[in-house]
Amino acid sequence: MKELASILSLKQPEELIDQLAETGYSFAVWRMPNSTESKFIISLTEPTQLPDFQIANTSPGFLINAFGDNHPIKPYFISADIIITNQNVEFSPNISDVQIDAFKEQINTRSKSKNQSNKTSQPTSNAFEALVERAVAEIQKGTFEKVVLSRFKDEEIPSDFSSWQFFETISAQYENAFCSLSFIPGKGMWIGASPELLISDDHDSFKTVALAGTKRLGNGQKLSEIAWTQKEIEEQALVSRYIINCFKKIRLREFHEHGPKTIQAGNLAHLKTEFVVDYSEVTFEDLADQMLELLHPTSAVCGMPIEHAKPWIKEVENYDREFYSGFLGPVNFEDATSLFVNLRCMKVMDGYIRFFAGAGLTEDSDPQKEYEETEIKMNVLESLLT
Ligand SMILES: C=C(O[C@@H]1C=C(C(=O)O)C=C[C@H]1O)C(=O)O
Repeated sequence: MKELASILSLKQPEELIDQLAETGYSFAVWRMPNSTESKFIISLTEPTQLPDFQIANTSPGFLINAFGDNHPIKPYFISADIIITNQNVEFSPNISDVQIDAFKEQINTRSKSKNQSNKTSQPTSNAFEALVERAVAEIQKGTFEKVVLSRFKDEEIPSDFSSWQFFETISAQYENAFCSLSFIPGKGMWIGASPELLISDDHDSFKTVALAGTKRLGNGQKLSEIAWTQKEIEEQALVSRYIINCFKKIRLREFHEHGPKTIQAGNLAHLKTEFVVDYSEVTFEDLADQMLELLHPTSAVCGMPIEHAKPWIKEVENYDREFYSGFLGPVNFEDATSLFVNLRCMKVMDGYIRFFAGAGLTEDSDPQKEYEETEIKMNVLESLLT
């Protein structure tokens, strides 16, 4: 990091981040769960949505996919043209010296192109609670079994806010989360600490998880002290069932199921079941692609059945989730792909920060409690904003 900074005559990583964003280069920084090393990639080409996306045909980089983009999935791709780790800087063999020189020159003569955005009024607690009531009525009518409603909140940016510092803070605070900071011109700067793996594939095994059920974890409270209600157990079981159905659709029976277990995500606890396919037991060429297509958006962020839950969300939520509850993560990077659901995330905009959170609703949902759940989920990041 320092080395690149010195090549570019910069003082600090935050200065590089700002210059990249201002000159319109896309980049991603991430730290895998329970790792101490972060990776930082910069793309020298304009990021585009991959129309015929397939993991095997994608070069090393970082993917970001919106909640609404499914069937087919069309992720934005940030190519790993420059790779910066704690120790060194590498340039991809696919880029030329001419491109690198042009990059250095542009970075050093930045032209400000601010990310234009309009602060919007946020839904009040009453509006959200009214929506939860409507959702429960739909569930009782049988429109769907579960639906996930979300909302956003805009907060003014503190004058001394630094995206880089914030990424470092969340990385230190939320060890078992996937922490990321990514930027695509026109799509904004996104920062998050996701507790939820969508898919991973490292050629030895394929993994996915069913994560649902939320409880606040008190100070010093042990995970074993969390008592789950029937509502939460069923809500998570629905997500597991959804994943098992996806395996059934592709006729894959050789998966291992671990859980559900109570896990910690910041000051929250969730129920998690892990599903693992061991490639020494089964050969399945494009398992990760097929599962990704079937899983996104999972019933943990959309609902079940998805065909009814998704259009209903679009009709009533009244705002664009954009990348929130989509997925993001490294692709074919160091020979592995790990995509996480974009939760506990925020979008840094001109003058303010937008936080997002949702709650899974079932027949037994209590509107006020669901609203509170979205508050505490937003708090995972909001509370670290000083
Ligand atoms: C939708 C979110 O979280 C999802 C919903 C959960 C729930 O309803 O209990 C729990 C974890 C996530 O799968 C969010 O964090 O915004």
